[in-house]
Amino acid sequence: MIRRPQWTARFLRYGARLAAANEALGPRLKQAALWSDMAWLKERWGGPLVVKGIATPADARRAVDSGADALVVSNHGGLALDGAPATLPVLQSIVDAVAGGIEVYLDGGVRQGSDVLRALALGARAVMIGPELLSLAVGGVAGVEHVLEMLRHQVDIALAMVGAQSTRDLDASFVRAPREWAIAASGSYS
Ligand SMILES: Cc1cc2nc3c(=O)[nH]c(=O)nc-3n(C[C@H](O)[C@H](O)[C@H](O)COP(=O)(O)O)c2cc1C
Repeated sequence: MIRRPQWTARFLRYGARLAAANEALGPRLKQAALWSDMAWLKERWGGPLVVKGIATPADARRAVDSGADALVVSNHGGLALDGAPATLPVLQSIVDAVAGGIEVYLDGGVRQGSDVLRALALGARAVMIGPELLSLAVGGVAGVEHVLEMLRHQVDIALAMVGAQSTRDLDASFVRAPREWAIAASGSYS
């Protein structure tokens, strides 16, 4: 086999980066919260506890059983684990799993008004947005207000386009779900 020096150098650099990431993340992951920490958290916090990062119906039920007051269907913007499912396809199965017991919010991939409507139609009580609010760094409070106003305007337009007067008129029949969504919701993604 011919060893290519530039590849070897690249692997070594990659290996060094991986080791650095392990060193930085390792201790934090060891201290990561467990389901069994929920009671401890609830007692000390005293306020409503919202659990973020739910991606399966089983974990949604676990969150309810552990005393969550609401949950956020989220893959943390794909920043934590590649291969985590997109959030919209798994939303409805999670809403069904908690059966109205607690509120469900959707996070991830919300970029425009129609994304907000899709999430609400599939049972989310609200959505969360991340990168859009980086406009805070660019335009300060006015930048954030501008982004929120833009989203609100897009929501109004999308509502008119689907012939609904209010988000309360929406249900799952407003969303055309590709077949892949059923696969994602069944948890058989990898
Ligand atoms: C700059 C930045 C920092 C973030 N930091 C955190 C964090 O500390 N904890 C966390 O749970 N999620 C964090 N997130 C993820 C967001 O809270 C949110 O889950 C994600 O941006 C939503 O996905 P999207 O990027 O597709 O909208 C961060 C996102 C961004 C863009």
